[in-house]
Formats: sequence, C-alpha cells, structure tokens
Amino acid sequence: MPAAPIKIAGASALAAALAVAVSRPRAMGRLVRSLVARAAGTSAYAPLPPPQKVKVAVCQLHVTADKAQNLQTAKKAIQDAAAQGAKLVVLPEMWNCPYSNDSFPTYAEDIEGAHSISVNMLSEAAAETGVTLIAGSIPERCGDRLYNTCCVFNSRGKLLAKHRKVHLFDIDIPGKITFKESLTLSPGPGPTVVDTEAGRLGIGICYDIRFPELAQLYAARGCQMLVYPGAFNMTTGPVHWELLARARAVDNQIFVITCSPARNPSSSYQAWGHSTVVGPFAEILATTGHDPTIIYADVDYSQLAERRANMPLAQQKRHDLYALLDRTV
Ligand SMILES: NC(=O)CCC(=O)C(=O)O
Repeated sequence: MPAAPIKIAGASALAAALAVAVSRPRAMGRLVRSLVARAAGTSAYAPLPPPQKVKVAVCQLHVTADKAQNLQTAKKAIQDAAAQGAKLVVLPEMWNCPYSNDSFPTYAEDIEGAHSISVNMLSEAAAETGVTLIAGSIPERCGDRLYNTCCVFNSRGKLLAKHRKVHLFDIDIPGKITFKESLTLSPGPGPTVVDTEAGRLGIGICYDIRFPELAQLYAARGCQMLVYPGAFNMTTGPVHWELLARARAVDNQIFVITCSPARNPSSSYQAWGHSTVVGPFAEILATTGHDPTIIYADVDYSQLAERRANMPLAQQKRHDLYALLDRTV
C-alpha cells in the first residue's frame, strides 16, 4: 500500500520565511517567533493592544421562554450600553433561552451557518453600535452535538472567537439543586484567548470560573481581563459567586467580569443575578442585585502593571515546590 502523503506544515512556512527575510527583516523576527512558538506547542504571543481605559457594560437581562423577545431584549441592551459610551458589552449565559436541559436542544442554533438568527442579530448590533461584544452564551448545535457557546464579535460585527464551555455544570446538592448539563451538552475543546479592541480577554462560562487553572493559564497568556457569562443558582450563588470572581482576580491580579441573567420568578431555574466587575486588587468596581439592569465600570489596564509591581506574585511563585508529588525523605 502506498504511504499516505505527509503534509509538512513547516515547508510552506519556510518558503514564506525566506521571502519575508529578504524584503522585511523586522517582520522576519515576528515570523520566527511564531514558528518557534508553534514548534514548542505554544501559541505565538501577538503584541498586546496598547494600554487603554475601557468602559465596560454588563447586561443583566430578563430571559424568558420567548426567543424573539429575548433577542429584542439583548439588542436593546447592546444599543443602550453603546449609547452610554460602553466599548465592551457583555451578555449573560444562555440569554436566548431558559436555562434548562429541555430548552437547550429546542433553542440551539448552528453558529457557523448563515441562518443563526442570534448570531446575525449580535453581529449586526455590534457593527451598528461599534462595540466589542462578548455575547454571553447560547446553545450551539454542531452535527449531533450541543455546546454552551460564547461568541465574541469585534466592532465591525466580525465573529472573532467562540468559546465552548469546557467544564459542564453537573451538580447534586440533595434537596437544594440538582442539574446535569452533561445530559444534553458536550464539553468544549479548550481555553479561548481573544485579542479585541477592548484588550486581551480570557473567556469562561459560568462553572468554568470554579477552575483556577483555567484562569491561571489565561493570565500566563497575557490576558488583561477574564470574562465569565454565568448563571449561578440560589444555593451556591449567595456563597460562591462573588467569592470566585474575587478569587480569580486576586490570584491572577487581573480584571474579572461576571454576567448573569436577571432572576425570573416564573423560570424553573432561578438565577442568582449579581453581575459584577472586579479589579486586579479584588476590589468590586460595579455590582447589582437580581433585577434586570446594565452596570458600567471604567477599566484602567494600567492598574495591572501597578498591582503586579506592588506584589510581583508571578515572579515570586515557587514552581519548584508545586508538583503534585509528596516528598519522600
Ligand atoms: N450554569 C452554571 O454553570 C451554573 C454554575 C453554578 O451555579 C455553580 O454553583 O457553579
């Protein structure tokens, strides 16, 4: 049997490198760094967007069983936030459907296809208003699988990235809350770092916030802010929601946004609400209760360098001590 042809990704890259080396030596440096990073299995570090202040808007939306109404609500919130000067707008987890395993398959859309009414509305709204949009999440259908997926759009309405929730919310606290996302949803393949006009962002969805390693990885990749659309519940929400957001912020000296749906008494799942923006000293920059609202915060990325100079935790880490091995004498 003839051997299968081997695709050598490096071959075309080498040809490109030679052409660039001759005509543009500085671009050559960037290309080499990206090839080295690729060979090392890491992603190439694009230069960070310049330090900037960003007005963020966190939209705590009233979500109902009426999808068309949910789309209207989200669109109006994006427009209102932009009218207030926000440059980064965040929507909650599952803003286009009730948070239930019965609803996910019914409301799911093929995000990559041309006919996703949610994606089309989001893209148009981002372009019309000129905001960077972290579009909460919606149920995504891809082949025979469903995902809990967050789409990120730039200010021209281009889909920059999509994060599929990597840690599914399977919980059983008898008498309080039992929910199993894994009955209908599949976990996403991995982390999502996205360079936007509003900074380098690391995306997680709700339960993802419970896993500090994901946040650490984002911080190590140069993210300036972690954004978690979420819908905590009435049992864990009061105790853990703000604690987790502040923990991710203080551990990584980074900005954190959480964005929940408003509480809807007629829904089977009662969301905790309390959307919040946290600064890199774990300080609350903006927060709210459980009603529908938009909260705003002025995020100043220069505070990252300041806080990290005050306490250079990343340099002080004792990586030599943290392997998960017990020391034997
Ligand atoms: N939608 C979710 O992932 C909910 C997570 C949650 O409530 C928690 O306690 O964690």
